[in-house]
Formats: sequence, structure tokens, C-alpha cells
Amino acid sequence: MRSTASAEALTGNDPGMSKELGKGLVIAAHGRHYLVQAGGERLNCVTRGKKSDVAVGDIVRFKQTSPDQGVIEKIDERKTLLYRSDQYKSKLLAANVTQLFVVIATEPGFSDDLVSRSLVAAEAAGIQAHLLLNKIDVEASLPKARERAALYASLGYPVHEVSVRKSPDDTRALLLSLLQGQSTILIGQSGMGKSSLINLLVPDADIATREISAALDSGKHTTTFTRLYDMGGETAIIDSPGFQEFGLYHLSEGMLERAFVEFRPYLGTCRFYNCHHLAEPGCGVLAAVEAGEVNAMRHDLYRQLLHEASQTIGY
Ligand SMILES: Nc1nc2c(ncn2[C@@H]2O[C@H](COP(=O)(O)OP(=O)(O)OP(=O)(O)O)[C@@H](O)[C@H]2O)c(=O)[nH]1
Ligand SMILES: [Zn+2]
Repeated sequence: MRSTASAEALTGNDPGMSKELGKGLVIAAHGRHYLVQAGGERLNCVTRGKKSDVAVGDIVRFKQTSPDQGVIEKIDERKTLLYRSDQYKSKLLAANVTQLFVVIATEPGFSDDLVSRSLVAAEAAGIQAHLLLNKIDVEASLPKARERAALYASLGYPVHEVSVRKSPDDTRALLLSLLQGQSTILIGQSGMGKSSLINLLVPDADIATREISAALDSGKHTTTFTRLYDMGGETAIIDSPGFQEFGLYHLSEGMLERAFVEFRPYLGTCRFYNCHHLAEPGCGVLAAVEAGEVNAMRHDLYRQLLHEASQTIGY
């Protein structure tokens, strides 16, 4: 599989040939403005009309309108698309991602709800998910955090223990090997150490972010936008702003039941073929919850997500 940051994707932009569409990689998005990397150049691009269906990580075809501006005409076919949504609309997080790393920490405490929502989104998008347990130097909180993270390990998600503060070299080496050749999105609640991790992996991240902020927001101060760091060698890291909510209103019931990986062995065992796994007699999933084989907190989230999906307005 090719990553979004492939050299091929970065070529093809020839400013001298204004009729031909350039080809580039979307490295940042802010509102309806997109920063597109094309060869050695970066262009501030907009979409036509009111459309804002472009995501960081997209390979796009654009028409150049000035030395550093363009209009996006077309989005190349995506390998994956990660998004979240509320009742009214979906919000694209990133395209062509191959891995999702959820950053959690010993302290402050992390939210199981947000971790599981991220994992469900990854499953629904066909993206491999891992957990990064950061700040393992905070020994007092480590046993509890490990115990909580063990739930996700038991579901098959790799959990990697790191400490940006205490063992930056080991952390960097481990992450670089995991990221190699992949396009990885890092997501996490505020305070887990996501920025610290990015800075460890991408030494110029702060400068690059300031530059992009200036380019996308005409000098105004932009605090939150999703952005992609091209690490070379077909490796890319995508940093998404911290979030407190992760709506998944767009997932159908069929997608949801399969996105909970631990439900899968029981899905064919329900008495009713159209079982919702909520209160039906003879439900295999509920029996597994009852028997302690499926974690009750995860099943509660499934119930909540199903409820959210039924609230959707407009699509
Ligand atoms: N003890 C300890 N503290 C850490 C470690 N990594 C990061 N921190 C601290 O945790 C705090 C939060 O780190 P950030 O990198 O700003 O966290 P973030 O997840 O990016 O949070 P936002 O910027 O709010 O989105 C900072 O005070 C860091 O210095 C670690 O490995 N151990
Ligand atoms: Zn059932």
C-alpha cells in the first residue's frame, strides 16, 4: 500500500502550464481553506462553491490561480476516510490514513468513552488502531492506567507504553518503527501529551505549525487545525486538534455492531436475525455481556451510539 506522502503524489505541479491541473497532497485544513503541498511548493487552496469535502491526507487536483493559490477541482479516490459527525453534519478528520493511534496517559485520567469512540471510528473506516499509554513515569497512576488499558489490549488493540519525559529516545525509536511507511493519525484528549509526542518525532513541528497558521489564516492566530507532517519514506503523521466529543451519528446499525470487535463472534448467534442486541430474548451479545465475556461498559456505549444514530437529521 502506498502512503499519502508518496513522492509521486508530490509531483506533477507545473506552474507554467496553467491549463493543466496540478496534483498535490492536502497537509492542513482550516475552514474551507486547504494547504496543498505540490512538489516543493505550498498553495493555499479553496474549493469551488460552498463545498468543504476535502480532508487532510487527500490527494487533490487543483487549478493554480496565483503563485501560491489555487482551486481544488477534484479529489483522487481515497483508500480510507475517517470522520466524525453530529446530528446535523459530518466532519472529515483525515483521508488515506492507514493507522490511528489513540494517545492516553497515566494522568490526567483518560475517557473510556472517547477511546472506544475512536476505536469504533477506526474499525468502521477499516483503519488499524493502537493505543499509546504515555507518562508511564508517573508511577503512582501507572497500575490503574495499565489495568484500564488492558481492556483494549484484550480486544486485540496493541497498547504501547511510552514516556516522552523520562525516556524520549526509547519513545522516539519505538514510534518511528511503528510509523514507518504508514500514514498515522494521532488523536487524544487534551493533556495526554500528544503535542509532546509530535514535537519529539517532528523537531520543527512548532515552526511548521506557525507557518501553516499564517498561510491559512492570513496571519490571524489559528489554534486548532488538523495537519499532516510528511516524514519522508512514505511516512506521515497527522495531528488532529484535541477534542472532547466524538460523534458517530453517521454509522449504521450494521456498521456499529461489527465495529465492536468483541461482538463479532456472537453476531450470528441471536435468536432473531435482525436483533438489535438491546433487549431481545435469545440475544447472543447480551448473553455474552451477562457472562462477562463482553465488557458491559462497551455494550453501554454501543447502546448509546445506536441511540445517537437514530437521532440523525438530514441523511
Ligand atoms: N510526567 C510526564 N509528563 C508528560 C509526558 N509527556 C507530556 N507530559 C506533560 O503533559 C502535559 C500535557 O502535554 P501536551 O503535550 O501539551 O498534551 P496534549 O495532549 O498535546 O494536550 P493539548 O495541547 O491540550 O491538546 C505537559 O505539561 C507535558 O509536559 C510524560 O511522558 N511524562
Ligand atoms: Zn442480539
